[in-house]
Amino acid sequence: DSERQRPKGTKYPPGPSRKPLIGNLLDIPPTHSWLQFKKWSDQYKTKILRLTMAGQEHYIISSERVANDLLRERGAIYSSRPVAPASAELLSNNLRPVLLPYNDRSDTWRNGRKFMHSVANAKVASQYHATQELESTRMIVGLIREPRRYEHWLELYSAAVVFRLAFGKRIETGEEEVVRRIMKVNHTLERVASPGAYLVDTFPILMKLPKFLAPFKKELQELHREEHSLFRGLLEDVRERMKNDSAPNCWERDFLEQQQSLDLTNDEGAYVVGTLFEAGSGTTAAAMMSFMLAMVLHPAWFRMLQAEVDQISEERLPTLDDVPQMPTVRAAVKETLRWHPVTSGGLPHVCTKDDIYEGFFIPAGTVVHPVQWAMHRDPELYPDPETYNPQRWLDPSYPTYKEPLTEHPNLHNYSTFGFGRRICPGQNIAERNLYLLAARIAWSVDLMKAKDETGKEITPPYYTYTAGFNSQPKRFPFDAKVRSASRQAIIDAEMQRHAENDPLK
Ligand code: HEM
Repeated sequence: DSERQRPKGTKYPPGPSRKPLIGNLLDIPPTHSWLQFKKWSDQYKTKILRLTMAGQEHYIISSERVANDLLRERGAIYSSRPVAPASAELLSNNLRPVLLPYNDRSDTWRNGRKFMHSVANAKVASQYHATQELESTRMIVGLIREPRRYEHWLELYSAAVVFRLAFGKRIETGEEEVVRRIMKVNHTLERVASPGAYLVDTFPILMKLPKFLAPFKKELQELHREEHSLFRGLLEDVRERMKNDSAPNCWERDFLEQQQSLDLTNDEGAYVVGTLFEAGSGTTAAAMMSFMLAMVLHPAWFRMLQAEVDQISEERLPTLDDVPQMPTVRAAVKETLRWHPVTSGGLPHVCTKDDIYEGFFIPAGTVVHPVQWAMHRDPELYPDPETYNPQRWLDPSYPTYKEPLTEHPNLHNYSTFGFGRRICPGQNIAERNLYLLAARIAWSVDLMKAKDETGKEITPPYYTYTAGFNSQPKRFPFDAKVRSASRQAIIDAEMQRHAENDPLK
């Protein structure tokens, strides 16, 4: 029926033909859908592509400029999220900030977002450097000891940093009961929120089915009880410790101390902090796995990173104070996120008021997908887009070059963190995690391709990535060796120092 409301002189964006009722539902691949979105955008020569699914409009954006024009410049009407009965309502009981609509009556998202900003803005992010430096030293020690378990070390780092910041607790092995539970909650969310996982997200009318005809309701409500008890447990734990003044500094504590003025209930607060953990851990690890792949595939770039950090000092590990002197490290990280973004499909925004853009009609309720895979392969902005090339951030002849190199390239407001009022509130923490890990890996180890039985080098595939919302390279073989005995000694001494001074010891 939106067809009838279309204002004169406007048109719908182009797109593949639609079947009656279901529209393009069956044309969309169940995994890595962004590859198809990019193909269609090229085929129809459009930066805005139209798909429909069961009567719901979905617009695919494949240009950063368009995404900024709409999602940022017109943020007042492009900042909501899709109706998602399975993930947002049943699983999260309308408490999970990342899935909440923009202006719900209770202001849950707005109040939660204010709090997230207060604990993760650029200024307070500097207070977390000590935590990041401690955990990254541990990561390096692990990587040298067992390079084959690189995924484990990166996941442990990413989880341990936010775990300390959010809950004031240490993670030692990753096998702890509470860590196992929170990781399971992460995986459940990713599974439930994946497009197509629950029919009710495509056909919300199914919510009207009585419980005995809708087994998904019972299943998801049980999953909700588990995550709710976990998130509340973590909050109550800190509340208890505040009573005898033994609570560490952490986001749960910040929340409890400011709860009155934040205007958030206990459940809302527990979910805000829980969400910061779940949004912050897997993404960071996934980005770093792509970085490792980039470095194994492009050893010349890895050597340039090594030269850059060696220039700073061969006598100590690089720190976050060195960031201005590390443009090559920053470029390699930024290029990794361009080449193989973590959220390649982008997080969808919903337009809440009829709109017109460049002659196209965008009816209220349209789901707008800022598809990073396609945006990051726009040849106008990124010449030769399939090539991993950090040079595009370091050489004035490229359109993405910016000066001064003590500041640029950086990840501030980078498309990989989303857009406008919904942009990733953890970007300052994420950015520092990635620079620090990349610099320290380059300083500490040499990376080598693994060899097969016949002694031939194994080159990992360019793009064999996991399915799902966050995508990362499937495990690939490579070897890492500490660069020298003296570097090993420096790393060990640093680890010792951190272990002794750990505020959560
Ligand atoms: C490399 C690491 C990361 C990447 C690539 C990433 C990417 C993103 C993206 C694309 C969005 C959606 C933005 C939009 O809707 O336009 C997002 C949202 C979010 N991110 Fe991140 N993120 C990362 C790390 C983190 C960290 C470390 C935290 C927390 C400490 C975090 C917390 C969040 C939260 C809470 C949201 C939901 C915001 C909302 O809906 O209002 N992220 N992130």
